[in-house]
Amino acid sequence: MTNPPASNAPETRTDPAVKASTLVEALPYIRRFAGKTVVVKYGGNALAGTSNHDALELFAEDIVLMRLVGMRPIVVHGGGPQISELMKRLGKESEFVNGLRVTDKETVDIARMVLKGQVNPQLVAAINVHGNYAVGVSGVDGGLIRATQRNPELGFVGDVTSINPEVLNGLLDDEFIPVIATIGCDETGQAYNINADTVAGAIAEAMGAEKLVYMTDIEGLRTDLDDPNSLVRQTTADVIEGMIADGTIAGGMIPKVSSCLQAVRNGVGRAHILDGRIPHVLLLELFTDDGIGTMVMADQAQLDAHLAETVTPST
Ligand SMILES: Nc1ncnc2c1ncn2[C@@H]1O[C@H](COP(=O)(O)OP(=O)(O)O)[C@@H](O)[C@H]1O
Ligand SMILES: CC(=O)N[C@@H](CCC(=O)OP(=O)(O)O)C(=O)O
Repeated sequence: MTNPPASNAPETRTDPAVKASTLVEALPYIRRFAGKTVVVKYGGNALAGTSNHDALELFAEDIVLMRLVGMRPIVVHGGGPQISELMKRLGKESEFVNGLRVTDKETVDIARMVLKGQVNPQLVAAINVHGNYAVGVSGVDGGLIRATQRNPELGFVGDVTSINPEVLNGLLDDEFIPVIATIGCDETGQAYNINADTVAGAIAEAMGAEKLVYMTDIEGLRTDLDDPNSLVRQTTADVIEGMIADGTIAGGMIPKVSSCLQAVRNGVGRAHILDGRIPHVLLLELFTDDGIGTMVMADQAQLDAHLAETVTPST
């Protein structure tokens, strides 16, 4: 049984005035983002052990709401922990080099099965509970992601060589929400396993996205990984380069921030790193004055201009 809120507790969502003011607060953001493309990368860890259906349902609601207020959301998903899990069940060890999975012939099949066969339809189904919005594609469909082998020592790990925006523009123009599994192929048809952070950045860049949002399992970038109070609220590509060089940023965060900085330097308005475990974190970032997580912009001049804007610093 849940306890009633204490008398001095903050006003609850049942308070009509709070409800109304939350909606009104969202107005300038709804206007600002109407018609804009937002690429959201949903990490395998944010799926938080796929048993966490609540997180998935809340994410689906946020994405549908974005679409219904006129934004053009694109979802790029990961599935690293889920690939590792199936590999384990098949008696295979996972091995990573600089955050990238060493991918032999069998592993590329496993990655394809998990990303396109398991995680992708799970996300599509969760979104389509609300209507027929989501369409699942992999990078192979319509030549969406062309790739080349990154390094023979990693096996079938791909680097993105090009993105075909027509596939996504077609879906978005027809008011669908593309949900992308990050398997790409080369011109011979060879499939590659591509890191989902890298794909999200490349797609945001190719689509000239307004925002690139990474949903992960930490509240944002920290200057000290062990100190939750060291959250960086906003920063620039140059500062992040320094944080990679001096080891402040490590592990799976490296491909994420590397793609962030490449994207913001190549025309994407801003990138955000958010904690996917926070309920409705996307809505909080997009539609409230407070903002949340870490925001990355191309350079200090852009950040200063943004901070000088009337509408809130962190959105
Ligand atoms: N400076 C840092 N700030 C925040 N997280 C960091 C930092 N350096 C390394 N990390 C690690 O990066 C992880 C997120 O990357 P990853 O596990 O690959 O997420 P995802 O599966 O969502 O792509 C965090 O849980 C954290 O342990
Ligand atoms: C080459 C490479 O490492 N590919 C990743 C693809 C999935 C992914 O990126 O998933 P997350 O976003 O959940 O980490 C992998 O095999 O794990």
